[in-house]
Amino acid sequence: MPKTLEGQITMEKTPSYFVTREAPARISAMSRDTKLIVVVRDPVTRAISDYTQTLSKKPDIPSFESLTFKNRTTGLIDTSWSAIQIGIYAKHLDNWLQYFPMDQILFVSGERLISDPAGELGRVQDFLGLKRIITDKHFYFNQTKGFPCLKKAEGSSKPHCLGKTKGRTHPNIDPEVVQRLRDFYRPFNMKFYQMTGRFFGWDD
Ligand SMILES: Nc1ncnc2c1ncn2[C@@H]1O[C@H](COP(=O)(O)OS(=O)(=O)O)[C@@H](OP(=O)(O)O)[C@H]1O
Repeated sequence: MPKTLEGQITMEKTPSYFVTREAPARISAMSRDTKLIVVVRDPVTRAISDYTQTLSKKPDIPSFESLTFKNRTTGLIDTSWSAIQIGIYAKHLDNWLQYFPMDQILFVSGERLISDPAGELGRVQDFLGLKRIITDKHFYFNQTKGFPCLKKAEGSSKPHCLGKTKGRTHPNIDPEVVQRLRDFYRPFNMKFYQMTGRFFGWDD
């Protein structure tokens, strides 16, 4: 990491750190004051999104339904499949809390980032001790993309949406499998809400 001067914030983005066992110890050894930001979304949608991303690169992989189960008849879920494993947020957070206090970790709601990007980014700016510079007036909803986009990209006067790899259409998944996954994640989600003090509203 480069040296951070007075008045600067150095940022680094590696989504896999949240689920990497050694990451908290190593980051803490570098700087115990590091602030951590994690974007989380409904783990079921996250798993389907993860699968959609892999499918776009490897169209021959087995179906989502078959990868979900160790044994479909017994309904035993394959928790070693990374698409499933990553969504057990409470477990990953436990690992981080061995090294960082909760007030140094901000969980951003992936759902709110879409429905209220300025509100969610307001929380990020507060967490980082920044003035709330980014507000509602920076966003518009792009009907074609189906997502909020920036009215002006950095250093440009043109609007900017995220690229084609963000906001892909997900395949239809057997509703019974989705329900089984909802049941699987519910206790982990409840624990995660308790740990973070925020209700993310993923459970029916
Ligand atoms: N404004 C805006 N525009 C487009 N997409 C948005 C936006 N805000 C959040 N999202 C959601 O971001 C999801 C992709 O982010 P990822 O975390 O998968 O990206 S990364 O590949 O890990 O960097 C992507 O997931 P999918 O819908 O499954 O593609 C989006 O739902």
